[in-house]
Amino acid sequence: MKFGGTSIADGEKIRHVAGLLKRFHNEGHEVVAVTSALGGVTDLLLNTACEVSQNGKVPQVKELINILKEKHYNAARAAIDDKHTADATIENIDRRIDELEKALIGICYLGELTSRSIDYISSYGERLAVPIVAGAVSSQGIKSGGFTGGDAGIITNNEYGNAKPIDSTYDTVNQRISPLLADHIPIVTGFIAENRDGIITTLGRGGSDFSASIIAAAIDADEIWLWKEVHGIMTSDPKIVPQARTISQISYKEAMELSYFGAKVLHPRAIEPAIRNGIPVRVKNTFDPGFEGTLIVADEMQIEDVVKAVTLIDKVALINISGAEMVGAIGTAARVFTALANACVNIIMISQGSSEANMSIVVDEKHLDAAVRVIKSEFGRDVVRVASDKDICVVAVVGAGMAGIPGVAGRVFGALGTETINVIMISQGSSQHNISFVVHERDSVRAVRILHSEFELESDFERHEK
Ligand SMILES: Nc1ncnc2c1ncn2[C@@H]1O[C@H](COP(=O)(O)OP(=O)(O)O)[C@@H](O)[C@H]1O
Ligand SMILES: N[C@@H](CC(=O)OP(=O)(O)O)C(=O)O
Repeated sequence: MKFGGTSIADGEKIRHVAGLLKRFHNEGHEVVAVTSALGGVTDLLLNTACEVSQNGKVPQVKELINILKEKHYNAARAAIDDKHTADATIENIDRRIDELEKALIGICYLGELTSRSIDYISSYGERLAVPIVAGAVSSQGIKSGGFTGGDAGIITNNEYGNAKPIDSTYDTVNQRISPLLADHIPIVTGFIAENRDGIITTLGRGGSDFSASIIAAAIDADEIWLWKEVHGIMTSDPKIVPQARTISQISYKEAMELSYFGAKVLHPRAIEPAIRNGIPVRVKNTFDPGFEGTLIVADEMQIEDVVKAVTLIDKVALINISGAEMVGAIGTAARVFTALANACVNIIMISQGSSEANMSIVVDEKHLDAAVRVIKSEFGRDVVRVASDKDICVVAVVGAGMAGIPGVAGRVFGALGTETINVIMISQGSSQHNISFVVHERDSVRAVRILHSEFELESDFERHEK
């Protein structure tokens, strides 16, 4: 069971989460809990580390330390009834916060922030949260203990910020965690792991879902439950489309497409370990545990809807590479992709017209400068023109049921055309499980709402009202 940052945002919520864990344990289930940082803490750590590496302001570090102390002390006091356990937890928090303070002051003086130090600093969010959750569970009378991802056996490669577990992880986690389950609820930090040298790595933002499914695959769990602040995977982000409805069942492949195309409800890699062992994944609402939520199952068990969801990716940028010399020139695409791969730029979308005079690529906004630089240096300014646009978003409609059904693209672009939304770039893979396209940022929310309504994805209540 994984509880995200919003589910453990403060002491009262942690007490509620501990109560849920106790309930499932008492019903006879063996449970491992994975938790994220208290809501907002990872962003706070990353922003402060970034700022002090540039401005060197030690008082800004002190300010952060005071905020973290107050937040975590309050959470521990509100979540843990037993005084002895609460005091021990606060001592533990103090020790960790002291280490963090020293590391951040080091960054102020060095004026340098490497990807390795970013992982180290951001790991403190989870490392401060886990003792509080473990303390809350113990104080409700169930044996519990906190583990870092590394303690639990999640060992990764050295790709700081986006590390991948090495093959032996699954055996190591099984050896360390399974023996505890008969009478304990182990609480493991999500998001963070270790490399072979014991240096802290992270699995990417939102990576606690991934941690949970790695552990589940390792111990061959019956189910993975991801507890969120929403009622499961919905037909769109409810913050964008208030009428969005819970999808009761969805396939692994669709869930992966959906998270890849921006549905922040699930980490894009979280499904891989589940597929490895065929483990069903449930997405449930922490604050409405009686509601069934979404069940993610093997692809062949999916229910066929033409379109399941509409998603939005923001903070992306479009690069247009054009030039008459590209026509018929063998290897142009390979040169672009190799240059981007060497600069560690992840490509989100690609499109090339059959005239071959133009190629469009969507990348993460933070990779834009590096991407433009390496493409220009690969080709030289005179041969191809490289233009970029940051004010764009990617919108995608996702659903395995659209494969082989004519007219879906017509409905998508017809509906957008009727509402005068200009489509800048289009891409569809041959899996036909999604159609994705680029629009101007100012049109993006409207585009999502129009398509949500076009495919009648709104709640049953709204549907009957229509
Ligand atoms: N298709 C979607 N279905 C449900 N939630 C979505 C979707 N797309 C984006 N979201 C957002 O994802 C968030 C998931 O809940 P949250 O509790 O924040 O998860 P976690 O803490 O595990 O990251 C919600 O805040 C919701 O607005
Ligand atoms: N705390 C990490 C990892 C994580 O998974 O968080 P959440 O479950 O709250 O999305 C982050 O903010 O990226």
